[in-house]
Amino acid sequence: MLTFGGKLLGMLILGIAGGTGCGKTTVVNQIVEELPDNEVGVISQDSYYNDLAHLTKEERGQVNFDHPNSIDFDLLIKHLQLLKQGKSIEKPIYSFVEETRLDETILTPPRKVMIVEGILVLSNPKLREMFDIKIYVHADSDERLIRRLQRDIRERGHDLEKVLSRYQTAVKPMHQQFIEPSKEFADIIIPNNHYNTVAVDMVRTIINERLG
Ligand SMILES: Nc1ncnc2c1ncn2[C@@H]1O[C@H](COP(=O)(O)OP(=O)(O)O)[C@@H](O)[C@H]1O
Ligand SMILES: Nc1ccn([C@@H]2O[C@H](COP(=O)(O)O)[C@@H](O)[C@H]2O)c(=O)n1
Repeated sequence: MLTFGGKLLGMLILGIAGGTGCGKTTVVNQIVEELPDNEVGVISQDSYYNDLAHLTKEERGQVNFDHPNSIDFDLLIKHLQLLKQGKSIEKPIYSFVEETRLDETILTPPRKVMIVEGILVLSNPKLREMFDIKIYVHADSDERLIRRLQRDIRERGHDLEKVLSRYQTAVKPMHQQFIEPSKEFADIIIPNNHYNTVAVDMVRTIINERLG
């Protein structure tokens, strides 16, 4: 019987965590870009932000989006379980501009390898247990803040003042309380102050071995 890290071989699930702006999405895109589309799937924790359609835009602006309670982990875990059983899921779509879920979903089929990425994916014990390989991407906090500022203004419809005030009131304290401590659960820590092609190649090699 084939095993990986002591577990029976089925779907290989990688969990990739790290503070905002550390480069998780970039690392995942780099890993996936040279792998066959139909063998590897990606799920972002961001897709599972709680549905806040019942709140006004102003009320949504007050939510702490860095606290574990802002994420529908039950749905994320249920979806991962369904994928493991070979079933497709209706993955939610999150809008950073509207700060809530959209009405549409994306039909997402199971793949031999699934990558789950997000700031808090190693902090939830039940989700963490589902991962065969746990990865933490590290970048220094000043580097992350600079990247976050540039990205949020360019892509997420936020202005300078909003990004900085959220950083002080929610992002930094939640990082210290929940995200940084989850590093201890990682099997692999990727230093990412600079683009780390060696680490990306190593993870891709592990996945390729699994894909045969
Ligand atoms: N190693 C790196 N060096 C410089 N910029 C990076 C690096 N990795 C990612 N970035 C940039 O930083 C921003 C945040 O990266 P992203 O992958 O979205 O981070 P995360 O998903 O962890 O929040 C993006 O604009 C991305 O292009
Ligand atoms: N409406 C929202 C929801 C979340 N955020 C921030 O996103 C960060 C997590 O995503 P990354 O891609 O950066 O890992 C998190 O720090 C939230 O503060 C937001 O700005 N607006």
